[in-house]
Amino acid sequence: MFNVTSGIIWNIRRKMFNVTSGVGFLVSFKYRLLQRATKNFSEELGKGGFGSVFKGTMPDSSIVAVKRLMCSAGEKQFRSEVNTIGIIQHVNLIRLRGFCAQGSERLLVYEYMPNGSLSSYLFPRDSTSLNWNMRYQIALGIA
Ligand SMILES: Nc1ncnc2c1ncn2[C@@H]1O[C@H](COP(=O)(O)OP(=O)(O)OP(=O)(O)O)[C@@H](O)[C@H]1O
Repeated sequence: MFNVTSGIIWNIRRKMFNVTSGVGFLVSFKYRLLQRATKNFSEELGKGGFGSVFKGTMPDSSIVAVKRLMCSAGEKQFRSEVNTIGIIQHVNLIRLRGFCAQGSERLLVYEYMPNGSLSSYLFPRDSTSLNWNMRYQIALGIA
């Protein structure tokens, strides 16, 4: 999601919104709050190219997915994801609720997706697989 989707959305955003920055409506979370919400990053949901994602429960009881970026992701990559994903709201895109940039920590807070990643459905370990009609519908949704 980080790589490909961000790139695509970045292009769409530049064309449609013609803005270059802006995180105004996203919440800037304190690191301590996210540390508490994730029980010190104890429940890992998965790993991506830029870091691990942890399940968390916010003070309002909502469940979130907190992506903790590895330092190597860099400030530029971080700003890019915050700016691009943060500005677009669509039923087929995971909503970015906010971020944390405190000291050397870079975290992104997304709404939690209880059904896991699309790849686990496209490439299942067991024999259950999506039929072609469902795959077609998903491809249309992505497009
Ligand atoms: N919002 C979410 N809700 C629930 N699980 C999530 C959420 N975001 C990520 N995950 C889990 O964490 C894993 C890693 O996600 P992440 O976005 O970091 O990487 P990716 O999209 O798989 O790959 P890449 O970082 O290379 O783009 C996902 O495969 C998924 O299992």
